[in-house]
Amino acid sequence: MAQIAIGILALQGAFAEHKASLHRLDLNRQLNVILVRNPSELSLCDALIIPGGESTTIALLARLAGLLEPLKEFSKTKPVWGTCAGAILLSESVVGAKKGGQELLGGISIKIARNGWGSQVESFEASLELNGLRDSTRPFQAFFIRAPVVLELSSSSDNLPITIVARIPLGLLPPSLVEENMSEDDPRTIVALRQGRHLLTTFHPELTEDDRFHEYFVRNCVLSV
Ligand SMILES: NC(=O)CC[C@H](N)C(=O)O
Repeated sequence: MAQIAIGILALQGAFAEHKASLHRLDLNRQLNVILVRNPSELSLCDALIIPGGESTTIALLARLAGLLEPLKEFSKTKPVWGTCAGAILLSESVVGAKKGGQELLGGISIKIARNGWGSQVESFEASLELNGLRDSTRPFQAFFIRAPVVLELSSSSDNLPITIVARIPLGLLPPSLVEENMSEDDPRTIVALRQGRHLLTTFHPELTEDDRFHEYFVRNCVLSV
């Protein structure tokens, strides 16, 4: 099979960890992993991962590198996976942006809250409920680091349907987010979702050695068209 070029936006954040995960996964050497720092590197890619880090900084550095518009164009037609800060950048709208605003690439029709778990929960670990991953009954231990929270999925029929790929059990939500009568399917429990060929995870799958989300992205978003 021909090689597939998967880019990882490498301006700031956890790009080296994503590279290691893709290499671990790529037993058949089908993947050509490209660290993307400029538009010509992006133009070589069939798909892109935007890592966690700091979304405002990544957007600023992307603008300085002349990558902001090319990234917006890229996400209109090619598969993109955003993790944590990357998830913010892929969202259609954000609340809690830094003063001066936050540039977004868009691509996934949700509203997300930056640092939405509240300052008392800077980072934590949780075992997720999975849907559609290989071996979905085996728990996935996820690391959340100043993670964003999904607030709302767009209900417009103009958008592609959204598939929920992982939830955090209601009982593991930080108390600051829990409200009386909150239902199990409240959007705030969604921590991974897919829309068309885009994937969004609010946590950091690249910080574990469990590569099932990388595998999911490659198989379901990049390879199956
Ligand atoms: N771990 C992360 O990527 C944190 C995201 C960060 N809170 C932001 O706003 O970009």
